[in-house]
Amino acid sequence: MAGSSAVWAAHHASCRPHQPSSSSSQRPQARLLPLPPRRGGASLARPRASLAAAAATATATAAPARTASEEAVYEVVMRQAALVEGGVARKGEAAGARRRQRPRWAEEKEEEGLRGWGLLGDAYDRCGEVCAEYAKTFYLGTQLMTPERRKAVWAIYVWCRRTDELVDGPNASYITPTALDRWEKRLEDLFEGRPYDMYDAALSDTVSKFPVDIQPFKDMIEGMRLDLWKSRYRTFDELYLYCYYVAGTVGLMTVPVMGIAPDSKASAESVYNAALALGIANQLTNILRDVGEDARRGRIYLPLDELAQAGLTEDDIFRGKVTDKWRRFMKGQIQRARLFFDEAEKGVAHLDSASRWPVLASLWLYRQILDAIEANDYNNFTKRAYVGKARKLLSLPVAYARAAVGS
Ligand SMILES: CC(C)=CCC/C(C)=C/CC/C(C)=C/CC/C(C)=C/[C@@H]1[C@@H](COP(=O)(O)OP(=O)(O)O)[C@]1(C)CC/C=C(\C)CC/C=C(\C)CCC=C(C)C
Ligand SMILES: [Mn+2]
Repeated sequence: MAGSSAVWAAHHASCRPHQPSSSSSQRPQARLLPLPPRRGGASLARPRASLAAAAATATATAAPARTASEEAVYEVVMRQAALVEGGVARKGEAAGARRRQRPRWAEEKEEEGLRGWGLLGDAYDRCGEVCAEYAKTFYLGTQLMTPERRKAVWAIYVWCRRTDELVDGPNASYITPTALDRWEKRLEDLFEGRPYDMYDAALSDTVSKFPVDIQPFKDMIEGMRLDLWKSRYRTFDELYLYCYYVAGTVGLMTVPVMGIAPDSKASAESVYNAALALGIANQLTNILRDVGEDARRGRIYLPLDELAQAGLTEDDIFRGKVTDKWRRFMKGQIQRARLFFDEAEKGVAHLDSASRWPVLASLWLYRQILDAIEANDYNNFTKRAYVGKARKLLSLPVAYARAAVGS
């Protein structure tokens, strides 16, 4: 992916693996939180049936039980939803302060007046520049959000992009679990008001203003840890957890910033579930688009048990021949990704009105990649499925109109 390499130079220099290892390296296991105490409100109802299992058993009549990964991720969702209980994210208030002191440096900068604010303003502007360079359509989509929210989403975007670049970027081969531990320590520091650089300073300010929890951020780093050692997924349950780590987490990070519509009757939990579903849908789509590219790197992000059931082997993936077996297999995978998109779409109407349309536009754009895979006759080995520029640009006003009607 094209990008401003200067932007990342400092970043990569700061997380090269030359620091002493911390105890948390090499942790292939999920580090998910214990179940929060149930408080009996509507927003803390039991999880609905499993979407993942429903996709796998399309003919089943009874609602399938949640899988182990879904249960584990659900615990995080509940904790995030509990943070916004009491209508905090609905009002879009600066509620992070309730749980976390504003960082001292931000207070000091505030006292310094314009000059201080200029520094923080610069930090956010730089985040906006990175976002504009890496995700143009999405950047456009943020333009109608309130300035506070827009800047906060940029800051989150940049942190996610940098985290992803650690394992996907030009210095990926230097990245070790120790480097990721250092990145996590930096994350903890910025959440405690001790940012390391400008981009961190923007996020540090953001998490002091919105009810954003550190867990989804830590879990995204966990996903990057997985990428360092794991290149096969035995079941969809395993893949689901990976998708949560690297993309579902983004939904949980951004909902508190985008806000839930003040007039929405939906529970916070259901909105977070929809956000999680969008991340999962996006990542599944990414995986289906990139099968050939990943195989050339020795990676298969497809459930091996489902491949076997379809009569396919790892070798079939490496050979990359589009056969009827492959087409049938892909149809099932695409159907499942679409179920997650459908689940996500239901949640969009409950977001704050100004946040709805960029989400809807991005959902439509990503979902169209699935159509493009079909149009390529399921050749995702050598043909890259993409959505053309015209469609991308059109999606913004169309999503805007639709989001306005929805409200
Ligand atoms: C409004 C909006 C869409 C906000 C999201 C902004 C944001 C913080 C994005 C960060 C995305 C990012 C850089 C994630 C890092 C991990 C990663 C790369 C995941 C993959 C993204 C696509 O990246 P790309 O195609 O560039 O892939 P390569 O790295 O080049 O291979 C992902 C597939 C996942 C991104 C996940 C989301 C954008 C989740 C979106 C969910 C929400 C915004 C919640 C919406 C709320 C409801 C209620 C539906
Ligand atoms: Mn990536």
